[in-house]
Amino acid sequence: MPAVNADFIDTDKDKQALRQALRGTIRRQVRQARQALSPLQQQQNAAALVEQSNLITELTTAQHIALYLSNDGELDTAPFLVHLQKLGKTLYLPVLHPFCAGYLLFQRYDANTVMTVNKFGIAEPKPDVSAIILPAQLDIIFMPLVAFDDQGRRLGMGGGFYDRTLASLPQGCNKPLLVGLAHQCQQVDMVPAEPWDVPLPRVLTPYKLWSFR
Ligand SMILES: Nc1nc2c(c(=O)[nH]1)N(C=O)[C@@H](CNc1ccc(C(=O)N[C@@H](CCC(=O)O)C(=O)O)cc1)CN2
Ligand SMILES: Nc1ncnc2c1ncn2[C@@H]1O[C@H](COP(=O)(O)OP(=O)(O)OP(=O)(O)O)[C@@H](O)[C@H]1O
Repeated sequence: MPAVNADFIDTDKDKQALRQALRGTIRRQVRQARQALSPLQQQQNAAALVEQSNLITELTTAQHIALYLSNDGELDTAPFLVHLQKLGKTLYLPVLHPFCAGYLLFQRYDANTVMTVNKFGIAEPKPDVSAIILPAQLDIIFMPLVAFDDQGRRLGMGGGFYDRTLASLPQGCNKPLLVGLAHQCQQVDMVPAEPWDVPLPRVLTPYKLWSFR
């Protein structure tokens, strides 16, 4: 991260602009780092994630679980998805909201789900009203992220999709439990926080379960 002398920055607008610039820099660097992982590292990390997921005690009783399909060097969630299916969990995937720009819907995913590709090139279920679940009805939401820090601050791809969609959830209660998934190389010293950022109580990496607060 570049060293910045913030003493001369005196307006909220300047501070906001500086935070945005830092967030952009972190996003670029960490995305590059995770894209540079070899196929073997990706495969090992994906397998290790399945093992580590046993550390999430809430998983035992959780039934309705949101996951996502990986993209851009993200930790490959495919083996974890199959594992959760074998455990008999009901799975949901994020879908870009067809009418409310910037929001996500969570839609049930099973062997019969018709898939499509969204504008970012990510596979997602074809919108189907009968398969939608409200975020508050989910037991666990496994979330993608670009970077996280030791306070559980999360930096995403920059669309604000998860922050917007989860903004109306009651804070501080553990339902749904939000768990970020990441490679260890996605941990940074500090994510410059914005007021709308939804903090993560947990981050699961292939080698550690982080708990915050
Ligand atoms: N796997 C996965 N699915 C997800 C997310 C995610 O972070 N990971 N999202 C989490 O919110 C939502 C999609 N958010 C995204 C936001 C930006 C870009 C992206 O690639 N942006 C390009 C430029 C944008 C464009 O092409 O129009 C870029 O920055 O290079 C991708 C996904 C929903 N689904
Ligand atoms: N709750 C919200 N209400 C309105 N706008 C929001 C909200 N959350 C985020 N935004 C807007 O979304 C934009 C992107 O936010 P941010 O940089 O935090 O995205 P991100 O966390 O990186 O992305 P994502 O959640 O999609 O992974 C910001 O310009 C912000 O103003």
